[in-house]
Amino acid sequence: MLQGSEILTTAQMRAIESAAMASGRVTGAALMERAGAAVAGQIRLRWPKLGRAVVLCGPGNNGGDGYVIARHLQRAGWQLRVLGMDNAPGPDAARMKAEWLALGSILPLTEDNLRAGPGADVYVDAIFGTGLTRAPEGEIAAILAHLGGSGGDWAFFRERLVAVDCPSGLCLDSGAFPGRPRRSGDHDLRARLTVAFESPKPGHLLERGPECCGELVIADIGLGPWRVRNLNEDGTPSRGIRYATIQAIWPDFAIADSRRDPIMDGKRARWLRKQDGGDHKFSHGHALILAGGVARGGAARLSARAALRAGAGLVTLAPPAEALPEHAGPPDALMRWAIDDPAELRDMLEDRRINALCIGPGCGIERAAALLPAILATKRGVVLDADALTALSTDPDLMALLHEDCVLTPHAGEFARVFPDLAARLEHPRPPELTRDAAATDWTRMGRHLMETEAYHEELAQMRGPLYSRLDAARDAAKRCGALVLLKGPDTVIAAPNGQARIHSAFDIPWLATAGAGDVLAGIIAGLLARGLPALDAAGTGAWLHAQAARQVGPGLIADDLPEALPAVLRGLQA
Ligand SMILES: NC(=O)C1=CN([C@@H]2O[C@H](COP(=O)(O)OP(=O)(O)OC[C@H]3O[C@@H](n4cnc5c(N)ncnc54)[C@H](O)[C@@H]3O)[C@@H](O)[C@H]2O)[C@@H](O)CC1
Ligand SMILES: [K+]
Repeated sequence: MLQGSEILTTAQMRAIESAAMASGRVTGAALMERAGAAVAGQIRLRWPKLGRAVVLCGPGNNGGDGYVIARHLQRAGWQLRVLGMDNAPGPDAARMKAEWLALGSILPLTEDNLRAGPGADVYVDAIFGTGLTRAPEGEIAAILAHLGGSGGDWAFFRERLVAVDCPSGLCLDSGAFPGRPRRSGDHDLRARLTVAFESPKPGHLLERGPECCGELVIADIGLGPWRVRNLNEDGTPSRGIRYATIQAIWPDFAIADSRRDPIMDGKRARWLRKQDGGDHKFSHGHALILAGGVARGGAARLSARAALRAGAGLVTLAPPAEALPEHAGPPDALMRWAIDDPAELRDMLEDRRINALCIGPGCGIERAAALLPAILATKRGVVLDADALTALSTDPDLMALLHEDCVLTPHAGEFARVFPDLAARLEHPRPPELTRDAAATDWTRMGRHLMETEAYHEELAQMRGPLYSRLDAARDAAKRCGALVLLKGPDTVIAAPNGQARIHSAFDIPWLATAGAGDVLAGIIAGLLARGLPALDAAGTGAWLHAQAARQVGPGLIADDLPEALPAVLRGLQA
């Protein structure tokens, strides 16, 4: 099952497989046998009665897995129809194909053959996996469209489709389908079950991935000894393996782990519940939340309330003097202090106990632009959201002041304002952008050296799938601006300037898309920064707490409910 919560890119997966094979301790055929057996086992678990299966095998090793699955199901007593390609695949897949041919026949992989014959209980999609390099065309595109419901039988296949590694055509580095509009879901292949190997890949967690993969099961095929441990005990990247340090915070759709946050271990839970550490209010930090002018205070008040609920020892809300009266209501735990200009802010920041800030929600762009230089100069932890991001987008001098304790929390629109070129790469994917052609890469060499030299890690880091991903975009943004970037969405991506990244996949709570939810997230993160969490942890834990609060409340949620739901979330943590 899941090894920790690490995600592997497709390039890392290939390098690890190659390292395993180069060691001489395991063969590619043995790995393929394990992979196919794992999928067949999952099918038999879910369809315990003997049935009819159609297995669709592509030209590469994903197809090789398909032949293994067919053999296992046939031996178990299932009736099989196998559709495959008339190509000469690599040696492992060729061997599996030959072994199948000793048991049964292979029909050409055509849409006509898919439509012909009796309906089956299970359709196994073993056409493309991690080796996809471009959009499918011709006959295969027609088959995939058919399975995706172009013939009107969407629900039929949705119930019966089992994907090997991924629904074919999905780019496992981005979660998008090359050749299809990024936001359209028409006729995308949707599996009931996806069985992937060793670790989730980014594409299982991003964009279309979660919806199209259905239930995701991660099968262990025994590559553990060749995996490079990504993080040291203290959470720092080991051996500078930058592209490797991707962590899933919580893939909700995976059965492997239910709703446990892998980074939420007992120690973190105790800390969040204040069962460890100091008991004085100042030992939990002091967060300053900048608010905007008259009639604009609600957003910052939401942030302030969230920072208090996240456990900051003290929280001060700072609007301009003229807006102070409108903040007279509860919560009484909140302190208020008028700040009109940068000089007053500088005076206030003389108090070193103020150790985290939040600026942006309801702040007003001009006010944010005026106050940001004083804030950034102190090098304290700060969350920049909403208007602060817009201010940033218009002033390169402000961008130059960002540092690694800054947390930028843009949604897609704000991201496009601050990093227009990176957003454009996401919006208008060009033809395949492999920085290196996977087919031309010497994976054996990469694998052999994987654990030995840093140069290869750098090489791996340069390798990307056929499409630019939200993970790539957040990482490039963080590297460029030297700050932590949390790109919001149901697939929130969190990236640090040093390449560490986390994906928080939460497609199960669509009701979290509501006015003010982002203000609450900014406040939670500011509260956690005040309590002393480093930026990456504050953002990761903050995203998780925010989502858990939304689950706690359920549909009908308004943003005001979120801070109020945090005590129940904290109470439920297993300390
Ligand atoms: N020995 C191994 O490396 C293992 C691989 N495994 C399986 O192998 C898969 C990866 O195998 P491969 O690297 O062979 O890749 P795939 O089997 O995903 O497909 C790659 C093949 O399809 C071609 N191709 C890619 N995009 C295409 C397109 N749009 N139209 C037409 N042809 C296209 C490629 O040129 C290549 O021949 C994994 O997803 C997994 O299912 C598992 O068996 C575990 C062990
Ligand atoms: K597949």
